[in-house]
Amino acid sequence: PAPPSEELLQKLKTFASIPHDSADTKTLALVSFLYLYCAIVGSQKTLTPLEIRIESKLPVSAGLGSSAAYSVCLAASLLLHKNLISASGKWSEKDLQLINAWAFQAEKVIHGKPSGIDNSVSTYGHAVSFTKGSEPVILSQVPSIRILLVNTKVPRSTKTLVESVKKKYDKSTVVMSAVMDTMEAVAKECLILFEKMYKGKADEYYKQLEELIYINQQQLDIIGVSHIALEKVIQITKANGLCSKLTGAGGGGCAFALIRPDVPKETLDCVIQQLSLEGFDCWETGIGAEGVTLHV
Ligand SMILES: Nc1ncnc2c1ncn2[C@@H]1O[C@H](COP(=O)(O)OP(=O)(O)O)[C@@H](O)[C@H]1O
Ligand SMILES: C[C@@](O)(CCOP(=O)(O)O)CC(=O)O
Repeated sequence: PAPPSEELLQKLKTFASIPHDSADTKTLALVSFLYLYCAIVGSQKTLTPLEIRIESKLPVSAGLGSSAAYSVCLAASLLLHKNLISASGKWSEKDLQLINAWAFQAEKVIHGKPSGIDNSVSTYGHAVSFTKGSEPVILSQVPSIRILLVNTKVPRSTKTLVESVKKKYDKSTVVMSAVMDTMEAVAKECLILFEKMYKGKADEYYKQLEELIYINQQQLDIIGVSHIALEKVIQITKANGLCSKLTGAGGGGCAFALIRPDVPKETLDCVIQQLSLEGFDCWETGIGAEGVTLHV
């Protein structure tokens, strides 16, 4: 898939009456739809009318990758409409690659310079080991881990946060790149742990996983993407013996806490109650869900 040209994007913004310099991701979502529609459906220079309805239960702009979920679903629906991927919904590796590649282009319209991690996870599901510029590696053997997601409801912009990290990196490149190397080390260690947990006695490894979560939160704080509300979540969970960290771009939005198998229900209820009193939303979930799916 070709990236959208600046000229096309400006034309689409004019068509939708959107200011050309708009940085509002809500309106950019419309531009990203129009772009996919023109590029996928209008490839024969004719645009057939379409009615598309999108419903989402994901909180938007909270660090849970709702824009990627949106982009992936749009790309898959339009490709399906044009018979460019299997109509059965049993999608081959090639089909998924096509969905992912179009979704990445749509993400670029919304976010500028996304890495591509979020659309890859939304497309392939499970867990993904991701290095920018390389094909994502899908980890289908992921241990079933319970987590508590906490939405601080503090609004934030992925684009602004990513830009702020880049600024910090450009200003203190030596220090920042050393911090980023340690972040990579944590991610690699986590992959090894996941493998061990999947294959063996998972319970043995929870403490090590907590240690990595703790370290990663400190690293994210150093690069400037934590927030006082996220710190509050970390404080409350820690006081109850649970370990948590921010998720997504940070700066607000969501954090998650690991729910070890030995955590009593009463402790979890108590944590949820304390977090709710702060005005945060909590819900339990797991990791390694399915990727894009066709329901007929
Ligand atoms: N259901 C949806 N309908 C339209 N746009 C959506 C939908 N879900 C997400 N988006 C787009 O994604 C943006 C949120 O992305 P972002 O701020 O990166 O947060 P996150 O992706 O973590 O939820 C929205 O402003 C909008 O552009
Ligand atoms: C921070 C980042 O890794 C993902 C951000 O996710 P979210 O928009 O906060 O869900 C940015 C990226 O990889 O493009």
